Amino acid sequence: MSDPAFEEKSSRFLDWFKAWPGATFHPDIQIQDLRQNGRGRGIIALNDIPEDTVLFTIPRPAIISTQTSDLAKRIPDVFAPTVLDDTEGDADDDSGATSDPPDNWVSLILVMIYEYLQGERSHWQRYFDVLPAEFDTLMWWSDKELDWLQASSMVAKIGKDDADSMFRARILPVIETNPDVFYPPGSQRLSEDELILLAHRIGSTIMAYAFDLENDDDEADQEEEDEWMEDREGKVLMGMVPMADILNADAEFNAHVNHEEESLTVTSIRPISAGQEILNYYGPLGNGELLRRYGYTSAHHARYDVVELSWDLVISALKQTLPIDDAIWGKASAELDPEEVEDAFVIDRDLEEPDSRGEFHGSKTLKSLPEDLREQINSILKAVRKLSPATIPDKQRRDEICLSAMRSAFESKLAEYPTGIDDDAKLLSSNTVSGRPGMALFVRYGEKLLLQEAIGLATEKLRDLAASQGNEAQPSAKRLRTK
Ligand SMILES: C[S@@+](CC[C@H](N)C(=O)[O-])C[C@H]1O[C@@H](n2cnc3c(N)ncnc32)[C@H](O)[C@@H]1O
Repeated sequence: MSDPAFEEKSSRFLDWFKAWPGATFHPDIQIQDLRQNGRGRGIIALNDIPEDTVLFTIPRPAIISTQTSDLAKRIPDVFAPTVLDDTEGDADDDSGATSDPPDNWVSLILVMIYEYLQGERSHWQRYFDVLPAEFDTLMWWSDKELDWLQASSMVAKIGKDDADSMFRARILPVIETNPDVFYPPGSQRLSEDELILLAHRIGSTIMAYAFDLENDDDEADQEEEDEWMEDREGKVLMGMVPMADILNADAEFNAHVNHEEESLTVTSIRPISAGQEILNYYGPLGNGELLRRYGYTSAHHARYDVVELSWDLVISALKQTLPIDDAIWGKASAELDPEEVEDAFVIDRDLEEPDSRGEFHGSKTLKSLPEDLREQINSILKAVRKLSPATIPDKQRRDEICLSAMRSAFESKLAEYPTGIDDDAKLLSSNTVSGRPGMALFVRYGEKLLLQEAIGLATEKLRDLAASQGNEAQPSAKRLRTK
């Protein structure tokens, strides 16, 4: 059933979009209400569309960023790079209060709050009309809803308190010291609580909708600089890109956003049939991360699922596998370089990304155990061997302890989830759990499947190791011949 208010907003937004000089919107696509499928708005092909078709064009002035909003011009001091004298060199303190210019994230939150508060004075009012006011990202879940995630590491990654502190340190002071800039004449000023809530809403919108805006120079930079990502962290220009952010996304997709000098264009990367949704790509994210950042899950993303394993859990597993005096474990741990020791390890399938047509090929199963985990276990086992040589007589035994401990750590992690894989599979297929609990169930099930694969792989490797040991005990035919 169509919702006239929803349709009206979409249609006003489309008219507003097309009025930007240089904007295009292909006649064979349409913004549609996909809320019944839990997908909000999306863009659907009305007719068959060939590969390499420009679906729409977003002129750069239509993008909201520090470059297009008036805000940076109205309070230039806030956005200007600071020149620190020697005494100010370590200006940051624990409260997060700092005189540094805002990073890309804080800048875009300020710009979005400013444009939002301008109401009809903003060029982007029609765009704000179609942005969501409610979110399913983890930040907005109740404790009861989060319980559905069970032992998933996602629960610890939400960072609501950190976001609160950041808003209080970097966003509120700018608004409070420039009320005449942020609030148009005659408008109601917001209380601190209202501002924090607005900052959370805008922050969640940016997390799920904003784009990193590339320049033409970026490709060259990317080739020249090895540490490109690191160098640009917090610095790359972020922007809200109307229309490109109406596209939903999946791990298998059919459209690509190209960043050109004057505009961004969205093109089909393979033929799209009438009735199909135009889909963008958010990257090889597991469902936990997809839920945290974007508030949804997808069967295609399950292949990128991730489980985090703490080093403490691995140490407990090692102690069970090699029951020696605790003091030896303590001394061996102390031998490890604290700078090098990882507190947590990631299990993932390390798969190739989709091809240039947005399609995925190849196997989706776990092929190897985490190499960094193996190295750290081996480092501590080498330290144990120095202290107590008889416990680990040779490399074969060390490999065996390493694999057994890994397997036992995977089992312990699996046991941290209060329900088993079979229980979850049954619940999923019963289709009785929907909404946020349903998405959490899908995330935790995916994590358990990955752990089960990891346990299977460790078992297989232990079997291979035992077989190779057996072979060594009996000289092979080849060895006999060559003697
Ligand atoms: C960039 S917006 C896409 C437009 C959005 N559907 C809307 O109505 O505004 C990203 C948000 O769309 C939703 N979304 C994107 N892809 C989805 C998918 N494959 N399934 C369900 N929801 C999706 C999520 O809520 C996500 O946070």
